[in-house]
Amino acid sequence: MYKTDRDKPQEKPNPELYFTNENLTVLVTDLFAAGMETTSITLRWGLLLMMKYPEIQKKVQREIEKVIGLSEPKVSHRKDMPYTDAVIHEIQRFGNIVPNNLPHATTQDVNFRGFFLPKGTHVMPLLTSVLYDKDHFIKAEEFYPEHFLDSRGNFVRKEAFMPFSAGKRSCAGENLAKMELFMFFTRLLQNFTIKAPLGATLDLTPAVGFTATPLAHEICAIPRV
Ligand code: HEM
Repeated sequence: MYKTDRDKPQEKPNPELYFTNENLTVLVTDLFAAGMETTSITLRWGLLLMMKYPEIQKKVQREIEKVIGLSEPKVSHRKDMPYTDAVIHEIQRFGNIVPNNLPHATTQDVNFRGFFLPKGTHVMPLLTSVLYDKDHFIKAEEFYPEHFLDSRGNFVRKEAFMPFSAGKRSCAGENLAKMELFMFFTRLLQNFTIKAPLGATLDLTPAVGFTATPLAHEICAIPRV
């Protein structure tokens, strides 16, 4: 055994291996691209939807007052906040920010439900098809947090909730993203009420692009304390 890390034999630089400057640069770029825009777009949807539906915002704020009070939100609060949890899930479902997912390809010949897909076939597993599936979400076209609540107000998981995709190549940052969304969303609504400027129209149509971002909106953040 080695006394310190420095005593361990050091790996010799070898461009054939993964530890190259180029790979490091691509990895960091990936983390920024995959990890920052996605979370901030989701929060932007959250703010827009809270402006659009002030009665839902009020219910989230009441739950924050009851469970978190004035202290700092913690991940552990989430399990006691079914309504807020449902609202955040519904923001992700309705926002549908990566509607076409990332492109995949079959690594071997596949028979899928009677269709033959030769090795190398491009596959686009569209996330819209599950997030807006009326068999799973009764008011799929509307913002309806009750999609994730039972009749007694308990949080309900839905197998069709797949904003992070599914399978081996699903989002590597899912847990981090969920944590970030909960912390930012609750902290913002704990301290501010989000309102639209007088006379503003709140259009929920997404902008055209690879990711579905909300259109630009002005926001009034009214301090609560
Ligand atoms: C609301 C936030 C986020 C959403 C909706 C989201 C969604 C997605 C989706 C749909 C994919 C494609 C999965 C597939 O190819 O089937 C993906 C991949 C990925 N995401 Fe996220 N993501 C989010 C946040 C993050 C964060 C915070 C990080 C890291 C800091 C991250 C890192 C990645 C990486 C590394 C991949 C590629 C995984 C692979 O190809 O194996 N994502 N994400």
